Amino acid sequence: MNSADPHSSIPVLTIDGPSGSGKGTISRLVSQQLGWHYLDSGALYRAVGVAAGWADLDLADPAALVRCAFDTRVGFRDDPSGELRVLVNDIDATDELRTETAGAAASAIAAIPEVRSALKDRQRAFRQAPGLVADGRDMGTVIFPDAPFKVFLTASAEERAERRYKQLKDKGVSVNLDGLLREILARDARDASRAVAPLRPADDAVRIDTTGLGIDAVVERVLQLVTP
Ligand SMILES: Nc1ncnc2c1ncn2[C@@H]1O[C@H](COP(=O)(O)OP(=O)(O)OP(=O)(O)O)[C@@H](O)[C@H]1O
Ligand SMILES: Nc1ccn([C@H]2C[C@H](O)[C@@H](COP(=O)(O)O)O2)c(=O)n1
Repeated sequence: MNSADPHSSIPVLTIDGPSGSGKGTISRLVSQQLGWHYLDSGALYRAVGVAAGWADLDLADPAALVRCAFDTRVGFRDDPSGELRVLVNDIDATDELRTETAGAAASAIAAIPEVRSALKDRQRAFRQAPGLVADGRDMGTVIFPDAPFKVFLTASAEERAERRYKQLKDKGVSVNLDGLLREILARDARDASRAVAPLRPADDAVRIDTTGLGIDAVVERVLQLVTP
């Protein structure tokens, strides 16, 4: 633990993993059960990507993207149905953020080390009493390396593509399963191969393969780690 950090005694559960492994779903449910705060770190990267698009920035211009990462305001709000809404520069951008286009843009800008640095303190500020559940790619390795509880969720790429297919179909979005599988594999490869904070399990993370495992069963396993 870092004794200079007044928040270092506040417990954190990190949930990392590839796209579609269920990080967001499981983190939200577990945070609700524990009464802890929730950080969707991917939403921050997605918000910067979307804000960069709104400003017509060139995704090949790192300096402009770093400025955008510092300048973009991101707010989280629970709507009455319990869904997490995300405000980008005070505009509700929840639906735009969830598209695969926004995911791919986030993955591309997340490979820029200075963008990652620009978002570091913002993520750490979510560590508030009584505790935090943080979901992303580098929560356990870089942002909260001292977290007492770490999980790395996986599932086969095929199952993750099917989950995403079902999710989008339920929302009335017409999608192609093979295309989704290709997008998921491409994003995994980019997130895992970047030089800084690549997607990988922390050495002390508990790995849970959720292939064929329902949401309730995964929630139960994760909760057992925190409250055995
Ligand atoms: N264990 C599971 N079994 C079946 N479906 C699941 C499971 N976990 C999550 N899902 C479903 O899979 C879809 C994707 O889940 P979720 O958005 O939580 O993944 P994610 O890892 O946060 O993805 P991303 O990194 O792209 O944001 C959702 O529709 C969710 O309900
Ligand atoms: N801690 C994080 C969170 C997210 N990213 C990048 C890489 C992802 O592909 C993209 C979108 O994340 P998602 O909303 O799908 O979890 O953002 C990252 O590099 N580090």
